Amino acid sequence: METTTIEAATHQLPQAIEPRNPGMDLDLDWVRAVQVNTSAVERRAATLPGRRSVKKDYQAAWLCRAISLIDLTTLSGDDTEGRVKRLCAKAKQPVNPALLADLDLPDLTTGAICVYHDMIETAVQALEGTGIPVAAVSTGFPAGLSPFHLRVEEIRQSVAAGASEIDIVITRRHVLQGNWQALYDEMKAFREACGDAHVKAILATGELGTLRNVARASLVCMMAGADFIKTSTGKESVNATLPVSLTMIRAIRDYYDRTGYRVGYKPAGGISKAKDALVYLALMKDELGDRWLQPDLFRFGASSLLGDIERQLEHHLTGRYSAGYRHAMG
Ligand SMILES: O=C[C@H](O)COP(=O)(O)O
Repeated sequence: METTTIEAATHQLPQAIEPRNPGMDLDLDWVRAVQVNTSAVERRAATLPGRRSVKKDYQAAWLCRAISLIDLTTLSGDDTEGRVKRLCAKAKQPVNPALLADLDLPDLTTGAICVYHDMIETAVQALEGTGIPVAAVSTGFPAGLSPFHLRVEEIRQSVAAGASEIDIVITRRHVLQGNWQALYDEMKAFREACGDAHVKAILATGELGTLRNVARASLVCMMAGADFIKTSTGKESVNATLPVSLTMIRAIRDYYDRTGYRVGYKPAGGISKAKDALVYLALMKDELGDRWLQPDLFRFGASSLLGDIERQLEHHLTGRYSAGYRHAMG
């Protein structure tokens, strides 16, 4: 990211939507051959936060990019229509426009908002005409253990209510028992129920035991047609981590090398600091390249990240202005 200017970073906001991942037949040999060198992945992950991969001058630009990649989320048992309307207002105008005046970003919005099924209609109404997608968590989120036909029906109802993105949760048991056919069939049924809506597969990686399970589950979900793979519901005791991210991102790269289809990545749960967001962006850029820094291929699932980004932006931008002011006044 060192050579990226503010203009280059901020003017690469939403572009062409990638064709949806059509999936492929389940290739069990490929799945069983997957190996992950856990200690190598953990060593590499440990070096990431320390790297100063974004120069200070460019941080504001990359923080704006991060905003455009957030699925701004509320997934609480006490969600109300009022809270969802406030969330949508925030998605439409994520930061004080005065802060962005010099950056020429009048249309900066979050990537999407993410809510429970019950709140879809409220969100769709609040976002009407903005083009900001509504993502819904369906399939008995977060455990995904309600009867299968009800999970499929929940997807259909979420799509009918206006969600254009569906975040499904997989049955962790299929992974823990190595029942790849069952996972593939489940994901394929969810994919079909989504129709034209994009589907993100939540692996709940904190409950999958090993990084090899994470890699295998990632591949199987992509083979079954997932448009995104997502780490966590935000409700597990361990949510998005860098080793898990490296593992999933490399599975995405393997799938792309084999099929030519780009699948998106959504780390979610516990990402609440602007500096962590920058680490994730640097990681995506290093491992998959610029194309995966667009909202159709990368999202943060986060409820409180935007607040910290706002604070950091204020710090960077007002700092820059006051330095310029001092310079101008001699
Ligand atoms: O999918 C999104 C997550 O539930 C958000 O988790 P968070 O509240 O820890 O940011």
